[in-house]
Amino acid sequence: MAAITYEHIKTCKQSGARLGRVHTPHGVIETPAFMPVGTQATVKTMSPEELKEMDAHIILSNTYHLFLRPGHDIVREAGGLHKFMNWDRPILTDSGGFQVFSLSDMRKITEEGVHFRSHLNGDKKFLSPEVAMEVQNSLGSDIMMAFDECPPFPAEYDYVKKSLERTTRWAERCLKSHARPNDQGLFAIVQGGMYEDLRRQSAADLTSMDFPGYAIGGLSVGESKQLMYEVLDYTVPLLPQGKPRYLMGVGSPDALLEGSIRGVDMFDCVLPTRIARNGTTMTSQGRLVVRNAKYARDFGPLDPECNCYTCRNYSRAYLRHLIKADETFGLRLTTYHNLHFLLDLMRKVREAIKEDRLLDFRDEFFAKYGLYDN
Ligand SMILES: CC(C)(C)OC(=O)NCc1c[nH]c2nc(N)[nH]c(=O)c12
Repeated sequence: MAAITYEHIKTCKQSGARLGRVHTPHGVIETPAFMPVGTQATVKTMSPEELKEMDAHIILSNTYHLFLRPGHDIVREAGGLHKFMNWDRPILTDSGGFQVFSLSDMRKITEEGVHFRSHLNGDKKFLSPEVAMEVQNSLGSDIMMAFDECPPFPAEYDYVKKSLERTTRWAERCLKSHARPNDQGLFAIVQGGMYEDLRRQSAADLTSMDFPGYAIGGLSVGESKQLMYEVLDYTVPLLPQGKPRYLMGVGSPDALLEGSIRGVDMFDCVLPTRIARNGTTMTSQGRLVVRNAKYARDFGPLDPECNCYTCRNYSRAYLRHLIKADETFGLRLTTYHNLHFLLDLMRKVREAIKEDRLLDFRDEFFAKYGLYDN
């Protein structure tokens, strides 16, 4: 029995988006789903209880970060990541490939793997498909990501081609070194940059190896939204209907809507938690920078249409004060709201698919929200 199975519930007649469920050893994920990011074994400033309160079904954590600190052996000795962080629902761990390329300089990519220096203390480190799988097996995540290279953007055609071919060879090595060969929850990551023929090559190579799920990597790396949607238009249909499709690093409201419409099932992004920490929030009326002076005497809720803990109990004036005073509680309240906002948006997306009206919902949402400016 595969550890991860996808149950297709229905396809939206108006948009082609799909409603489904991803079954994992730690529970079910209703899709399309947004996954809060908990890079270092915590979704910054949130408790597991609060994440359950807002009905997060699955969270993300990171191989690269936990490998460097506290070390995957400690997490394994603690009984795995679920026990260590007291989260009994599904966990997806990213493989570290991307983080090595984006976080540490002084690195050397070879066929074997990547030699780099820790961004924490400069120590020499090495990550490879085998090490990434050893770490993820120690963490005990439900969904593991293959070790890949996310090419920079823009990148030359030849570089992207060589990179995706190595990523495919690395994916094969991940499959071989998985500790749970027959019930593994290993997702492959389709690369290929912004080149249609390379995306097709990457998807064909990886789908021929029959993974339980497929991610689309290498997007949201600085290209325009329009170019990202163009790449999705021809890449998503290359992925098997009966498996989950995960678009990595994508999470602004408009991208979640446009990705769902194109048949993506799972999304993750640090945006909601990251911008919350500098007092920027997502509301039904669009982006609202609550630290702005104009909210000093605004005693209304952050978002009048939101029923989350923050919006039910605190005013914009209070939030602005806390953020300006650098009070930790302020970060918690804006983070809580932003995560609730995206999780609630995905709930409405699933509702709209049930009612075959996701395109109408998108237009209604944009009319009020305005286009996200990043
Ligand atoms: C710049 C941001 C993070 C917004 O997006 C991307 O880089 N998007 C791509 C991305 C995010 N996470 C990944 N993990 C892995 N293994 N591979 C990837 O390509 C990616």
